[in-house]
Amino acid sequence: MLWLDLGNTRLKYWLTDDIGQIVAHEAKQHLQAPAELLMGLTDRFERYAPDFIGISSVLGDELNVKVSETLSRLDIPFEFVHVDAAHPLMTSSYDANQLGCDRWLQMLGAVDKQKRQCVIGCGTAVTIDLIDHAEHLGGYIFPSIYLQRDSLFSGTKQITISNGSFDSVGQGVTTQDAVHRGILLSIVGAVNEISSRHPNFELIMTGGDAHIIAQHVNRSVRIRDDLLLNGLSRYFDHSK
Ligand SMILES: Nc1ncnc2c1ncn2[C@@H]1O[C@H](COP(=O)(O)OP(=O)(O)O)[C@@H](O)[C@H]1O
Ligand SMILES: CC(C)(COP(=O)(O)O)[C@@H](O)C(=O)NCCC(=O)O
Ligand SMILES: [K+]
Repeated sequence: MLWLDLGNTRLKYWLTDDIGQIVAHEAKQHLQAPAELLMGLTDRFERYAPDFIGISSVLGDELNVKVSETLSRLDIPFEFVHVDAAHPLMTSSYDANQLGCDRWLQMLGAVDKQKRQCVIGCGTAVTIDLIDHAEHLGGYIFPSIYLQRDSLFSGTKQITISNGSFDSVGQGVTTQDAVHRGILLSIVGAVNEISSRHPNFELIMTGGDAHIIAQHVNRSVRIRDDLLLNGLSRYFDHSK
């Protein structure tokens, strides 16, 4: 089985065997050209010869059409995930026509009907969703730390910070530190606030920036890199 996750920054794929073990995996920045990147991967996918390709995409209809055209050249059946607010594993109060399918799949991959869970996706956007005994209650969307920094850079004259690391939430005494620490605090502070409003919800984090954020949160956070893949596999009801 081949699984594709087309995010706003990176294209990720996983090849799994018949018992669901990952035998190949890669995550690549697509630099706003995901269909072209995918084109360059088709030889490899042909060699892998999966019997099915399951796809999560948040890239929108126009790019999804391009992706379909590229994948159609392979002789392998493929299917895009569609959010189902009445899925047997999890119901949702969110508008299913609007909910990002990566967000939904991450929740589907994490959901446990015995628990209260807060699923935090740390990608191009940071998403925080609440699930109460397999009922999705809704959530929040924030620009990632990098998008926030880009917007300060482009929206101000005196802030010319475009690189540096996000490693502290203490107050800064230079522009560089004030920018990075303020931005990181905006996400960490939101997670702490939501976690204190919902003390009985387990905190689960996933996505490229999960480690950067999790270390400053004042409650224990479970980091799971397998959520989206697990959600894809549950959705297509294979191997798990
Ligand atoms: N401007 C940037 N500079 C460095 N890294 C970035 C920048 N923007 C995004 N990233 C990285 O890209 C990754 C995107 O995470 P990922 O979970 O793959 O998101 P998506 O699913 O939105 O593509 C993150 O690890 C983040 O650190
Ligand atoms: C919120 C997102 C941008 C997150 O995408 P990502 O950071 O994984 O690339 C994506 O799930 C999306 O485009 N959602 C649609 C809006 C919504 O979920 O309400
Ligand atoms: K993501």
